[in-house]
Amino acid sequence: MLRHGRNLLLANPSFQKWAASFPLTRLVAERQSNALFDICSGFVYSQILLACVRLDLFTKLAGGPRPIVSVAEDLDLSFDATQRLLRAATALKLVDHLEGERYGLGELGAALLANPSIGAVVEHHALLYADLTDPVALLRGDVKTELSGYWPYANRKPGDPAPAGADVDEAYAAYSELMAQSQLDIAEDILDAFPPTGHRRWLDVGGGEGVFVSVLAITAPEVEAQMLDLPQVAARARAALQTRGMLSRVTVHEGDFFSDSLPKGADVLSLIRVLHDHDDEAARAIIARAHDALEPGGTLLIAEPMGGGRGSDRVSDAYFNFYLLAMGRGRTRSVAEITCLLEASGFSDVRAVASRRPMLANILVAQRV
Ligand SMILES: CC(C)=CCC/C(C)=C/CC/C(C)=C/C=C/C(C)=C/C=C/C=C(C)/C=C/C=C(C)/C=C/C=C(C)/C=C/CC(C)(C)O
Ligand SMILES: C[S@@+](CC[C@H](N)C(=O)[O-])C[C@H]1O[C@@H](n2cnc3c(N)ncnc32)[C@H](O)[C@@H]1O
Repeated sequence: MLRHGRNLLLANPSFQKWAASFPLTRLVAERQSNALFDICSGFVYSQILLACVRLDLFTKLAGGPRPIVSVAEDLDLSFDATQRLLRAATALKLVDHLEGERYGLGELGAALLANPSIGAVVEHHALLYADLTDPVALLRGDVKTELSGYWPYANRKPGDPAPAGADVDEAYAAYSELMAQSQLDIAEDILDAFPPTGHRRWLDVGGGEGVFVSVLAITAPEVEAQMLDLPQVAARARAALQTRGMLSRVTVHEGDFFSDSLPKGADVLSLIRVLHDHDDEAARAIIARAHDALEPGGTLLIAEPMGGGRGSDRVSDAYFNFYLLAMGRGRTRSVAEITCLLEASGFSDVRAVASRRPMLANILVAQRV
């Protein structure tokens, strides 16, 4: 309440003016101004990043510092446009401005080069930003969004069959490829946080193109690695596993967790970036299927961005929550909200497991009594 009272006081223009007249409080005012400016400019920053990604600027700077003229030729941009982009990218630490008007890779540009999945998501964001053009209309459900077409299962109503046919096959391919590109780090973090050793059979439900089960099969060859996904995605998983030479080490099931029972016999069942795609009623149905499929004493592992806590995490409560709003289905949930869903389905001993990079996925495990 104290914080709330302070904020009400800060909303008073006269108090703001008086407060900013002291050196110490002027520092606070400066910090708040910068934070507010970053929120106002977020879209500008993301489009500067998109320009860098589309122009493949980071690759062009990876060979060492270059003068503007040489970069301009390479980007097929005027000197002025190139200088403008390089200065903006330097301010965002994507690029480094070195002596003698030369530019090199910045620390964040380097991180993006080292993690190609980020570039794929940056390109993907064009759909999200189009959907967010009128955020109030979106919040009112008055927008037919691009993302609802990108994720074909997002339009399903309870009881509907999964979308099928040539017109949605492209969508299945696009999203499962996008997910596969960003799954490797999450898979490693999950298996680091919840070592598979000692378990017998692990079923990854909504396993996409099988990146997680591939890492599982390599990390713990003694554990039977299985996955399930919709037929269109399961077929892509088999092809990807075949290409990786892993198909003989993984069992791929085709199924629909809304209409089919899940394969039984697993002592670990994972839902990785699955539950938050669905509203509460559907999430309960998925959790109930998991409970039926697991052996008594088995473990359900849920990995996805979680928020809603007092810290109200920007990644989950702002980014992913609005992403899922634009998708047309699902929402991020707090640990407490997911715990309620799990305990209502007969799971117990729900506990958070610390992951190395909680930014992309928080992890909860629960026991099937
Ligand atoms: C002296 C030297 C050399 C160094 C000293 C300093 C030092 C050690 C620095 C460390 C350098 C380092 C290791 C940096 C690492 C940086 C990394 C790993 C950065 C990673 C960034 C990842 C990002 C920005 C990921 C973004 C992911 C997004 C936006 C994911 C979107 C996911 C979507 C849309 C999923 C949709 C699925 C649905 C529908 C929600 O279910
Ligand atoms: C956001 S993706 C996550 C994929 C993967 N677990 C990962 O983390 O990259 C959600 C997955 O759930 C699958 N899925 C959606 N609805 C499904 C259903 N009714 N039955 C089975 N899988 C489904 C999708 O095909 C997709 O692979």
